[in-house]
Formats: sequence, C-alpha cells, structure tokens
Amino acid sequence: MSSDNSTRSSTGCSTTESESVALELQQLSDFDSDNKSHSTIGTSINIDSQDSGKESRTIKKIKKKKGFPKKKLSFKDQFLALTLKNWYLQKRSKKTNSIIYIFTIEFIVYVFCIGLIVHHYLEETIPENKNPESYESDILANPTFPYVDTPSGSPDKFEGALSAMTQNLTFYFRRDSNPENQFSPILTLYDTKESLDAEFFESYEKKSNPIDGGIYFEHLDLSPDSPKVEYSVYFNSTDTTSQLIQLYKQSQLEGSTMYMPTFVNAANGNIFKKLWEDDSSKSGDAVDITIGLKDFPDIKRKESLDIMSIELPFSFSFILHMLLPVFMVSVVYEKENLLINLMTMMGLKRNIYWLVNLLFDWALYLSQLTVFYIFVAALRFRFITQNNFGTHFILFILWGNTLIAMAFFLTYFFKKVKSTYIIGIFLVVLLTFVLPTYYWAIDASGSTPYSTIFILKCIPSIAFVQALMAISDASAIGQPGMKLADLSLDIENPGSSYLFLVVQSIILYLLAIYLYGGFDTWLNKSKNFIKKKLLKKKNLSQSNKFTQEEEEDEIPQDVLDETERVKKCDDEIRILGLGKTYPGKDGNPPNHALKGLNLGIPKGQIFALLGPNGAGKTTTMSILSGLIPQTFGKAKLGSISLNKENMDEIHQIISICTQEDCLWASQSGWETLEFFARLHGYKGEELKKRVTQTLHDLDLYEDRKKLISEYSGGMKRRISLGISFIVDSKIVFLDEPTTGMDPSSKRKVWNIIQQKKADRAIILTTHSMEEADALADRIGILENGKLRAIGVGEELKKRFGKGYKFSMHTNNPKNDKRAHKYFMKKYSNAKLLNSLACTRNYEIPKGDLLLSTVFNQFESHTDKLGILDWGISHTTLEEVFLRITSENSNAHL
Ligand SMILES: Nc1ncnc2c1ncn2[C@@H]1O[C@H](COP(=O)(O)OP(=O)(O)OP(=O)(O)O)[C@@H](O)[C@H]1O
Repeated sequence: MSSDNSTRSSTGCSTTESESVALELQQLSDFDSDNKSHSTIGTSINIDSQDSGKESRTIKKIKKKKGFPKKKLSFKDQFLALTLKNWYLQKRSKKTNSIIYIFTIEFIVYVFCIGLIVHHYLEETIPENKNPESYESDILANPTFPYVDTPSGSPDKFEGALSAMTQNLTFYFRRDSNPENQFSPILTLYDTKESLDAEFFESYEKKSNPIDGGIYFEHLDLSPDSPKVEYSVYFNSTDTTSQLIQLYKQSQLEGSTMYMPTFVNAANGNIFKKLWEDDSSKSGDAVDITIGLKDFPDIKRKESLDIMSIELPFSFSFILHMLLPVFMVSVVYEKENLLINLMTMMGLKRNIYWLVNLLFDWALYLSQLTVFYIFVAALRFRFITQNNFGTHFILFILWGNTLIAMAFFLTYFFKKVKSTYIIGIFLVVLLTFVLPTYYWAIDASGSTPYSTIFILKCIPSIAFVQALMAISDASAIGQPGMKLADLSLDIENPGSSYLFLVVQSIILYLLAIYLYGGFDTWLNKSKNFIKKKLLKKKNLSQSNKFTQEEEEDEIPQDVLDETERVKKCDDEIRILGLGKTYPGKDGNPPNHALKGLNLGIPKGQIFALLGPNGAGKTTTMSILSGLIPQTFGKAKLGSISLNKENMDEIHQIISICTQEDCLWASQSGWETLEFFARLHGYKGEELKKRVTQTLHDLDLYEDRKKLISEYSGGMKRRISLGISFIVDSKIVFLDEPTTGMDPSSKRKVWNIIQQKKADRAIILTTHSMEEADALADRIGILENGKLRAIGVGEELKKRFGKGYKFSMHTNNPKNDKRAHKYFMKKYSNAKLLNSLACTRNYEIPKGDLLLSTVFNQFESHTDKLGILDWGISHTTLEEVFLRITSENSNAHL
C-alpha cells in the first residue's frame, strides 16, 4: 500500500506528504530566519503563538528592513468612521428597533397620562393645623403627673376606652347637650386618626356642639413590667385654651374647671388605675408616659394623589430596562451579519468598536433620562421636589452604567436579532416585574434575613429597583424626602444599592471583555507557559496521530515543487504546512479540514483556489484573514507572521470580499463604501473621489443612495467586492465574488479584478471554472484539505486533459453518417462522445493530432461531406477539475 501511494520527489526519494510536511517544518528557519524554534516533527505541528515574544521582535526587525506600511490606521479615523456609521444607522433605527421604540413610547405616554389625570383630578383633602409647630409636644411629658379625679360619669367611659385601647383606638369627648351636665364629657370612639381629624375639623368649622378634646394613643403598652404610653391630647385652640396651656405649664391647675387638663388627668388616672389594679404592689411606681398637645385641625390642605411615588419604581425602571434589548440588538445585528468580523478583517480595532458602542448607548440612555426629568419636573412630582437631586441622579447614572455592561455581556450569548428581541423582552419583564415584586413581597414581611436581601441585591435590577423604591417612599405624601446624608451602606439603605451597582458593572464589563477575547494576549502567554510545561506530551501524541493518518497519501510533483519554491521565495503571501482541525462535536471525530497547505502568491498575481464543497477553501481564507486560528503551520502576509499577536498589523494590509454579503441593510451603497474608506483614513475630497470612482467601476453610481435592503443579490455582491478594493490593501481575499451575478455583471467584475491586481496579491475562490480561467494567473485545486494540483491554467489542462474535443455539424443525416465514417477513418483512436441532430462530438487522445493537418483535412472536405460547421478545442478546466477531484475521491473509496 505504501509503495503504491508513494511518488517520486525531486531528489528521487520516495516521499509521503506527512514526511514532507515534517521536512518543511524543519526548514522553517529558512522561512522565518529569526525564529529557529519548533522544528521537530512532533512539536512543530503546534507552532501557533508559542513564540509570540520572539515573533514581535522579529516583526519589528522586518518592518525596519522591508518598510512596513507607514500609514497606520489611526484611532481618530476609526472612531470617526464608526461614529458616523452608528449615526446613519440610528437615524434609520426605526426599522431595526421599531418594536422596542413603539412599545417604550406607548408605555411612557400611558404612564404619564395616568399620572397627569390622577395628579389633577383625584385630589384628597387632608385636615391639618395652621401652625402645627406652635406647641411643644413634650410640655406634659412628666412621668409623675398628679392624679386628678375625673368629672362625674367619665371614669366608666375611660374604662371602656382603655380596655379597647389595646387596639390603638382614638376617642374624643363631646360636651353633653344637657346644660346641667355640660361639664360631663361624652366619650366617642374612633378607630383611625384620620376619622378623628375629620370629626374635629367639622366641629371646628361648625362652631356648634363643640368637641372639647380628644385623645389619640400613638403607643400603648400596659405590660406590668415596663409600661410605656404615648398619647396626644387634642384641644380646641381658642384664646382661652391657649391661656390655659400657659396656666397648665405653670402648674396652676388648682380649682380649674377646664377640660383639657382634665382630659390628661383622666387619661393618666385611668392608665395608672388599670395598671395598679392588676398589681397593687406597683402602686406609686413611675410610668413612662409621653403626652403631646395638639391643636384642632383648622385648615384643609388639598393634596393630589402622587401616583408617581407609588408606581415610579416599577414603571420607570421598566422604561429604562427596555433599553437593554435596544442596546443588545445593534451589536447582535452586526454579529449575525458577520459585520464585526468583516470590520475587524478590514482593520478595525475591536476596542474602538466597543468604545463607540458604549458612547452611543450612553447617549441613548441619557436622552431617555432627560425626557424623564423634564416630565417629572414639569409636573412637580414629589419625587423631584422633595428628594435631593443627587440621590436619584447618582442612582440613574450608576444604573445606566450597569445596564450597558449587562447588555455587552449578554450580547455574547445571542446570535440572532429575533431571539434577542424575544428573550430581551422576556428578560425585561422578569427583571422589572417578577423579581422586584418577589423582593418587595419578602421585604414587606420584615423578617427577611440580611443574607437573603444580599443575595437578591446581587441581581442588578433588584439593587436598582430597591433604591428607587426607597427614594420614592421617602418622598411619598407626608414624607420629607431623601438627602444625600441619609445614604448609608446598610443593606436596607439605598446607599448599599449604589455600591452593588458599581461592583456589578465592573464584573459585567470584565466578563464581557473576557468573553470577547479582550484578555486573550495576556491569557495566551499564561496558557502557552502552562502548555509548554505541562501539556507537551499531550500535544506530541495528538500531532503524531494526525501525521500517521496522513502518511497514506501521496503528493503530486507540482505540489512538492511549490513547497520547495515557497521556502525560498519572497512572495507577498507565503503559506507553509498550514492546517486546521475542527474539534469533533457530539461524539464525532475531529475534522481535519486543512492538512498542511503549502503555497506562495507573489504581488500582481491572482491565484484561484478551486475545490469541491468542503475542500477547505473558506477555512484557508478564514485562517489567513485571522477569523480563526490555524491548528498548525505557518503563514506570512507581507512581512508579518500570521499569529494572534500580529492580527492588528495583518488587518491593516488585507481586505476581503466575504462569501456571504456582510452589509448593513439600512445603509446606502455610498455610506457602506464611505465607511470602509474612512476606516482606512480617507477624508474630504480624496474620500469622495474614491467612493465615486469605485461606485462607477461597480456600475452602481446611479443606485448609490438606495438602501442595501433595496439592492438585488448581484448589486450586494458588487458592493461587497467594492469594499475589498476601496482600500489600498496589499493582499485581497475574494471568496466567490461573483456568485449570483448575471453574465454581464460578472464580466464587469472580472474587469475590475484584473485592473486591481497590479500591486496586489489576490486569492480567489470560486466554483466557476470559467471565472478561474478568465482571471487566474495560477490555479490550485484543493480537495479534502490538501492541494492536489497547482499551476498555470493551460499547463493543468495539458497535464490533466485527456486530449482534444472535436465537433462537427452536417446539413443532413446522410452526410452526417458519411462525415462520421471519414472522421473515424482518419482518427481511429477517437471516441464518439455524443451525436444529436447531425451534430457529433468526439474526444481525440493527446498526441494523435496535429492541428494544421486537421485543418487541411476538414477544410478541403466541408463541401463534399456537407459539413456546415466544425471546431476543435482543448480540454476545459472543468474537465481537469472533475478528473482531479474524482480521481482523489475514488482513491479514498
Ligand atoms: N466551524 C466549523 N466547525 C466544524 N467544521 C467546520 C467548520 N467550518 C468548516 N468546517 C468543515 O471544514 C471542512 C472545510 O470547510 P470549508 O468551508 O473550508 O470548505 P469550502 O471549500 O470553503 O466549501 P464551500 O465550497 O462549500 O464553501 C468541511 O468539512 C466543513 O464541514
């Protein structure tokens, strides 16, 4: 088996491909003179970025020697290009974000309209004192208040009241209507302070059947060991009564018949009585009694129901949460349409991409916040009038930061815009209603352990809503509002939520950076160190496994020659032993998609990489453009070695026309090209000229203002091609650039590619043999991850073609038979391929035919044999392709 599969190498030895790869890798020192490591068979397979430190030193040297492109893509240019692109997209974001915006706007209108209606029409009247501060509440706070007998008839009523006091009842005394009993108070019980207030106010307004006073127990604990009582005495605030207060203060009570002190005495007397009745041993002990004096309510304040204080934590947190899917969608859209990859391959630095997105998200967030503040300020909601501005503004800023961090982090897990919308809205409902309601419920129970509150506040939305609720509560009716000084780090205080939000945003940003590979350079160094130390053995065994499998294949001479050439050449693109193994999934074995490719492409050349589906063409392009890392092997683009550390430099010298059209549907053709040109630093007139010229070349100038979504498939393909040529890159990758184009567009595109090749090295993959024939200076046929043939098109046809194709067309069936007889007589080795309606096609083996002889033979017999038309042609590239690929697939069977 091995002898059958061996082929003669240039030195005359029998060589297999795996040996050759090993050999090639041993000679990597020629390929990269500064890098002398990794040259043994086993370890050389895994060269990737282990030598990153050395590599960067190497690059610097080479840059000096060969003149690395002086014009580096600048931060400013990239920032400006991205900002303008985002601005164009935002202008038209109605299309992409319409559902969210409509939903949000409707909700805002709904909430604020209800707020307005309630604010203006559902007013509540609250009685209160004109001057509530006029009496000190503790003037009677004397625990050893003297006992005074209550007026006749009243003690019984106090008894009843006191027994009911355990339920915090309020009561008042009304003068008996019988003039004889006018100093005998009548006791009336009320169960709420509000109803008592209302009764007092009515009595004050009517000035008839006046109420003399009342008592409202704020605190009543008659436990024998530590009794504590707190109550307020209401009285009618007439001049006489005011004087009485003065008298009372001076303890000039003897002989007084006035009611107010009497009430106090009565209340105290009965409290003591109640206490000491049960335990006479305590008789005479001091009891902690706090007594306040309250004027009758004498004015009515109209207070509208401040709906915002009640619903704001939920409604506004919902509105702000709705920005989460909006933030996510813009990134996921660019991920789904491979736009982030395209922009990166075209030289965009990822950190600038995220920075511009961050700024745009902030702009959107702050605009929503401004709308909110304008509304609440215009309507004078207590949330804004009562609370210190800093308390809520700081909270909203911290929340904005956390929300954006959360959006960045979550985008990593989404691939499709549709699922982002659906799951995003579901998340919003969960985060704004379900979880906070749960938190509210358990918080209201008052017995939640600190640890539970802590865990719940680890969810960013709960930390935010908790703080918002606390600030709203602090400014609810009757509350003074919140000041910055009120904030603390206590877990139940909103201040702790601020800290939670800061920590959460930092964690989320770090996670997002990690997931998107922001720490890769740093991690790679550590990983490589560990790999070197610990996993050396594992790598060796994996590499050998692959090598053994490959030993069964033979390498054609032209491929071997190319390998030798690449080692010594100075081509713009040099690929040596490049391989890719995709890990096996769901129990499938790993897929060796590329098995040691050796190839060199000089400047000014178009190289067509042909191959059947799954041959490894796109994998090759993806590795070279840095989209995926190689599993083994090396490549150099210009003077830069292909590895992770050098990707930024590589992206500055390459451009790509991807297999899929990676375009923004809501950008115009002009804007798309302008964006990529700006990315590469073109400005002003030069930029305009370039975009105009490219659009003319692509025959799209007339349609430049149309949105990409209105372009046909062929037009989109042309714009994709335009992207790869609008910048001055040294290396261009064209992945099936003319798929779906009509023949005339195809030819135009071929012309453009031909014109642009002069100072570029171009790799073209295509399934169109006609295209490869028309464009390629050299052709490589890839099959099952290996190069099966390489050379100039004509050479390949000669080498792999079986001979010539001859066809003739006669004027009638009789002549058709005669002509066939004549032909077979002259070329007995020829094979009739097909015959239909007086047209016959033959295949003539190589070497049997001299074109001048054929010409003489048939030109002189055309009239005799009734031949209307005849022709002879070489084997087509398609036949070569089919032959090479079918031979190899047969060999594999
Ligand atoms: N991300 C991936 N994960 C696993 N296997 C992959 C992945 N991408 C490609 N492959 C496999 O690698 C092999 C080469 O695929 P590739 O896309 O490079 O072929 P291709 O020559 O470009 O094919 P086509 O002409 O259809 O575009 C195929 O077997 C394919 O299934």
